[in-house]
Amino acid sequence: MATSDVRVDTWNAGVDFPIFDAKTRSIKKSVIGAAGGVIGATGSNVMVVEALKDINLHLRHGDRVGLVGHNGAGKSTLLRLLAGIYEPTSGSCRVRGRVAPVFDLGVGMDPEISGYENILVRGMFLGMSRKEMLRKVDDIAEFTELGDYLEMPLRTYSAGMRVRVALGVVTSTDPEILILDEGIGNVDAAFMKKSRKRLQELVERSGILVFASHSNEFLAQLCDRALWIDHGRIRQEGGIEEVVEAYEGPEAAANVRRVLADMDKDADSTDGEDAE
Ligand SMILES: Nc1ncnc2c1ncn2[C@@H]1O[C@H](COP(=O)(O)OP(=O)(O)OP(=O)(O)O)[C@@H](O)[C@H]1O
Repeated sequence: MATSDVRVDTWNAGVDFPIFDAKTRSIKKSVIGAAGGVIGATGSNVMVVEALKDINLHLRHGDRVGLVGHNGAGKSTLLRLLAGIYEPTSGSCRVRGRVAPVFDLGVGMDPEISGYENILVRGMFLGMSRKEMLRKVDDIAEFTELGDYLEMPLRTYSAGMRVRVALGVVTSTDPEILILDEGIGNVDAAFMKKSRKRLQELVERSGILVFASHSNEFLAQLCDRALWIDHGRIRQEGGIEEVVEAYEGPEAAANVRRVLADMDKDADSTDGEDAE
């Protein structure tokens, strides 16, 4: 697909979850808590969680958007809507392009088969062919630094070891639209440092990135715009620093500035190395 054709559009999109087995007093009015979406009730007293409401989003090639917001704000629901896992219950959503959804890096991995086999299966789950994955498997194996462990069943791995495999696979794919949900937190600092470059390259290769994270550091590293989702609605849209400041305050914004400045420094020193 031509890069100009890759796009994500939603028009007043909403997602409601009816909850048929909620044990509660009847709810007459909508309830907004500190966490979670808006809870209401239908005419027949079925509870409904309004996870997203009136979402208007128009992303084009090159857009790298981070989602911030409280627990239950609707970030994961929005990612799932864009990935086609959920249909909008109101409004509409159209996505053109090959989507790689990475919600939980570990999802789609089989604990009973080896690390190697999981690399192949997970790559195919993300839209790569078996042949392509066979070509990439050695490079991914080397990246994970798991050595002979890759012959062992995945159930024998620690959480961080599993994330290494998953990160190795996802950063080897070529999605047009990359939909990324946190879950990268489990690896140790040294491996994360090494992964950052691969993740940034992946983001550069993909046409559109939508990334939900509670880590401002990650958002600053991977995205250039942010959306603040609040109780299912887009509350603010803008640069990362500006949105983080509105959502979390000046200290968090200062941290974003520091991360951006460090990235500039790293880029300058790498340019220097390239020139040598
Ligand atoms: N399958 C589901 N069934 C019912 N309610 C759901 C379902 N998935 C999400 N919700 C509700 O939708 C709202 C939004 O949840 P979502 O997982 O999108 O939030 P989030 O912003 O990703 O939160 P977090 O930061 O905690 O991961 C919450 O109130 C949640 O309870």
